[in-house]
Amino acid sequence: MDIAPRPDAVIVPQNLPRLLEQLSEALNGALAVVSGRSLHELERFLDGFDGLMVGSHGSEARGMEPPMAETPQHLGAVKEDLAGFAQDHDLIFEDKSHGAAIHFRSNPAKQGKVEAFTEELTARYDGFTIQPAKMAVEIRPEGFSKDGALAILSDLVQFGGRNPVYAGDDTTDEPALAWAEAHGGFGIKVGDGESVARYHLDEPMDVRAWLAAAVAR
Ligand SMILES: O=P(O)(O)OC[C@H]1O[C@H](O[C@H]2O[C@H](CO)[C@@H](O)[C@H](O)[C@H]2O)[C@H](O)[C@@H](O)[C@@H]1O
Repeated sequence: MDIAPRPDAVIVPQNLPRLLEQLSEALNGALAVVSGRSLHELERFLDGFDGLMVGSHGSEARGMEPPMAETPQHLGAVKEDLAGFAQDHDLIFEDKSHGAAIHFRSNPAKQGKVEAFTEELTARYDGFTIQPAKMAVEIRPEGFSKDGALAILSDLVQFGGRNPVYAGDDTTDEPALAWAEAHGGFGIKVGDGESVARYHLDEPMDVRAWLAAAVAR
């Protein structure tokens, strides 16, 4: 999906869920949407796609055992502190299932303050770590990640004997792109920026075109 000014303003292309569903069927289920977003949001955005989904940077999942079984301890306190900080600094607070994010796209000058505050918050509450993102800083549970999710997915029967292919546009995708490259497959970096991925596509629409071509084959 294309970047939007704020997390709740993304526009999901109408044909995307159907496209993912068709590709998943063609691959006998060996396709997963892996995202930093909360699982319930992914399900809302991609209504019509019934396949595997991993949300919250690898801690939530649909169609496989959820990596994190219980709500993280101190989650309420972490969210409350982050929401208060966002309000005081006129920034966007994103409430997530297993964490939260502060977005400074509307005011990039606040980046340093956000980073300092989130550092302090993760030092105060055990079990959380910082996840830098595009014009945002997220706090997520420690011990879960997109590359960790790929390792779990690769043990599922439908992925047996296949080479991993991962596409992503965010800094949060780099460990997963590296994982695909290191495990016999390859990564596709979408958009600008340094990446460990071997391949590159300019825009999310290029990824959708590539997926559509794979379905049509
Ligand atoms: O793993 P992803 O699916 O790439 O999600 C990563 C984060 O994406 C969202 O934030 C980003 O997109 C917003 C909407 O385009 C944009 O306003 C923001 O600046 C970006 O950082 C989402 O809000 C996060 O929860 C995801 O972790």
